[in-house]
Amino acid sequence: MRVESRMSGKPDSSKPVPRIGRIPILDVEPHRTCGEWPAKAVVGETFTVSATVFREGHEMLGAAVVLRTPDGEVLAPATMTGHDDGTDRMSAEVTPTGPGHWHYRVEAWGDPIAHWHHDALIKVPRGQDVELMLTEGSLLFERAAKGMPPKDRPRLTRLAKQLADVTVDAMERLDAAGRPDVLDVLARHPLRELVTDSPWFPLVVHRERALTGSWYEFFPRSEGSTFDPLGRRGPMSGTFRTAAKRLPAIAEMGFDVVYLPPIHPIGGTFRKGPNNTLEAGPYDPGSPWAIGSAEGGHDAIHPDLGTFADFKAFVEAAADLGMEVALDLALQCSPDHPWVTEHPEWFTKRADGTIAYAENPPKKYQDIYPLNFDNDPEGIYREVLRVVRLWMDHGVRIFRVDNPHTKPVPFWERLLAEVAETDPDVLFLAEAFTRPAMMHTLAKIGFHQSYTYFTWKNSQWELEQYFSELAGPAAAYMRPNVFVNTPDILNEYLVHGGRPAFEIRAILAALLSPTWGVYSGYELIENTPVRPGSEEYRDSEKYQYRPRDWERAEREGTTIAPLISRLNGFRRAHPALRRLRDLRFHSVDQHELICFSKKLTIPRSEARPGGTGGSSPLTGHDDVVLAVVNLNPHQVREATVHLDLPALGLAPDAEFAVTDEFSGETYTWRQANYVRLDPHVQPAHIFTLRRNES
Ligand SMILES: O=P(O)(O)O[C@H]1O[C@H](CO)[C@@H](O[C@H]2O[C@H](CO)[C@@H](O)[C@H](O)[C@H]2O)[C@H](O)[C@H]1O
Repeated sequence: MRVESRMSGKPDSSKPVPRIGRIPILDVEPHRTCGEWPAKAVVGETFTVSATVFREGHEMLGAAVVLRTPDGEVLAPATMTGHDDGTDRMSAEVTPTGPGHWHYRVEAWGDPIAHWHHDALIKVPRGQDVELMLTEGSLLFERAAKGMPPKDRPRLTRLAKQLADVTVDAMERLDAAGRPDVLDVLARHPLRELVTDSPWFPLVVHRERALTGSWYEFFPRSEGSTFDPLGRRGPMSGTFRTAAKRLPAIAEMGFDVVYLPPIHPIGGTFRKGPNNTLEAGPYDPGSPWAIGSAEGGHDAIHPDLGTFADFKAFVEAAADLGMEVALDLALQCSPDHPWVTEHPEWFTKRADGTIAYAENPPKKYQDIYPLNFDNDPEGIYREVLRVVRLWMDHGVRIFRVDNPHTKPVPFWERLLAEVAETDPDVLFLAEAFTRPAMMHTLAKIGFHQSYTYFTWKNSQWELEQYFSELAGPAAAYMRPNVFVNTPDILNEYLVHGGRPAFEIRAILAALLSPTWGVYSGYELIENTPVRPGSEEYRDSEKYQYRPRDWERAEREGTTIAPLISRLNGFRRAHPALRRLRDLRFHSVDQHELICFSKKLTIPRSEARPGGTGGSSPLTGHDDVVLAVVNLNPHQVREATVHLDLPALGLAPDAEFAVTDEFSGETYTWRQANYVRLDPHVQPAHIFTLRRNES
C-alpha cells in the first residue's frame, strides 16, 4: 500500500523514496480483505474501519477515519480508538448515508498536547520542571486555539493564559488542562502535526435489499395447475395469473422477495421426466432450467405461463404487496434453444460433432448444453447483456444467477459493472456452491449476495464457526443469502427431524442472517427424499407440477406459516436482526444448544420508544435481540448460558429483564442463566432485553 505523507514534500526521483508515511498507517481494514475491489455496505449500515497506526519513540498520536461521499464531500472525521492490546490497532465506526461510490481513508497525526499532558501529569506533581512544563503547555494551547472554530477558541485561549499564570497553584493549573470541556474541544479539534493520510479506498454502497430481505422461491407453474381426475387429458400448467393469487399469502408471511425459477420456454430434446428420469412422458413439463425451444430462449416467456403483459401484471401485483420479483439467470441452453442454431460457435463440439451436456459434478444435466464463453466472448457478452436489460425493462431488479462459478469470472465482473453504471439498484445473487476462493471472489468482483453452506451446518460448532466467518472480515464484501431449503437441497436434518427441525432451521436462518430464504413447501414440512440419503425431493417440482393445498394445511395446523410470519415480523421490528456484522455468540455448557445475540445502536432520532411486538430497546438507542436455540429436534436440552455482557452493552455484573417474544414471559437474567428448551413445545427463546430499573 502506498501511503502519502503530507509532510514528505516533492520526492527527488534520483533518491530512494520511503514508501511508508511519516506516521505509519498499515493494514487498513476492510481494504486489506477486499483486495483491489471496493468494500461493500448498504445505506445506513455501520461498519468498522481499522488500521495499525504507530510512530517512533514515546510520542503520542491520534487517528481518524474520513468518509468521502459520491459527490466528493469529505465528512467529519470519526476518531479512532486504540485496542489497548499492544497491537497498535486502532478503529472507528462509520456509516455511509446514501448509495453510490464512496471512499474512506485513515488520517493519523502526532498529538503534542496529549504528549505534553501525559508528561506533565508525571512531572508536575513530583516538582520536576514545573514552570517549564506549564509554560510549554501554555504555548501549545495557544497554538491549538489558533486552529479552533471561533466558538471554541476563547476556552483554549483562557486556558493558555491560566497555565502561564505563576500566581495560581501549579496543580490547579494542571487540573484545568484536564477539564472535560477542554478535552471535549480537543477531541473535536486536536492539535495535529505530521499529518499523514492513507490513500482513499473505494466503498460501494448499495440499497438496503442488497443486505437484508426475506426470500420466497416458488414455481408459478405449480400454483393453479390442474389435473383431470379421469385422466382424459394431461395436467394443466399454472399461469402468472393463477400464481398471482398466491402472492397475498406470501406477503402475509412477511416475505420481501419472490424468486421465480426460469420462466422461459422449455426444450423437448432430452427433456427430463419425473424424479430426474431421462425419459419424459408426453405431458411432463420438463425442468425450467432446460431453457429454450422453438418458442424462444432467454428473452421469451413460456407460453403456458402467459404473456409479457401477464408477467407485468404479476410483477405489479407483487409490488402492490411490497414485494420484489427476482428472476433466475441460468446461462445454458436446451438443445432446442434458438442460440444452438443461430450461434453454433457458442458451444463446444466434440470430435464426433455432438455437444457435451452440462455437469456440476456429480450432478448431470443431460437436458442442457453449456455455453463456451471463450469461443465468442464479445458476442455472448452482448447477448447476455441484452437479455438482462430486457428483463430489467420488465420490472426485474434482482437476478438469482445459476451456477456463476461455471462461467469465467471476468465475464461477471464486466456484466455487473456495466449494469451498475446505469442501474445501481439492480442486484445479483450468486448461486455458487463451490470452493471458498471462487465464492469469495465472485462476491468481491460485484455479486451483491451469495448463497451459503448454511443448509449443511447443523451443529453448534459448525454454525458458530461458519457465521463467525460470514459476519467477520468476509462481511466487508460478501453478503449471505441463507436458504433453509431449495428445490435441490433437502438436508437430512429436515428429513429426520420432523416439524421441530423445520422450526429450528427457520429460526436460525431468520435470526442469524440479514437475508434468508424459503423454497415453497417448507412451511408444509415437506421432507420426503427421492431415495434414502438423497437431498432431492421425491416428486420434485423441478420435473412436474406440484399444486399444494394451502387452505387444508392451515385448517389442519400442518403448516409452520404462522411461525414464519412471526419471524419476519421480529425482523421488521428489530433492525439489529437486519444486520450481519453485529452478530455475537455466547458460551453454552451443552453442545446441542446455541446462543447468539445481535445488537445495533440506533441513532436517537430513529429510536422508537417501546419498540414493537412487546419489546423495548435497551437504552432507547440500542436494539438488542438474544436467542437461545435447541439444535436437537427430538429431545429436551437444558444448559447454563454464559453471556458476554459487554457484547450486549451491559456491565459484567448487570441484572436485566429478558422478555421471550414467543411466550411473552419475562425473566431476570445475569451473566450465567439456566435454560431448558423442549423442541416439541418451543425450540427457542427469542429475547428482547430491558435493564432492571433498581
Ligand atoms: O448445479 P446446482 O446444484 O447449483 O443447481 C442449479 O443449476 C442446475 C442447472 O441449471 C439446476 O438443475 C436443474 O435443471 C437442470 C437443467 O434442466 C436439470 O438437468 C437438473 O436435473 C435440475 O435439477 C438446479 O435446479 C439449479 O438450482
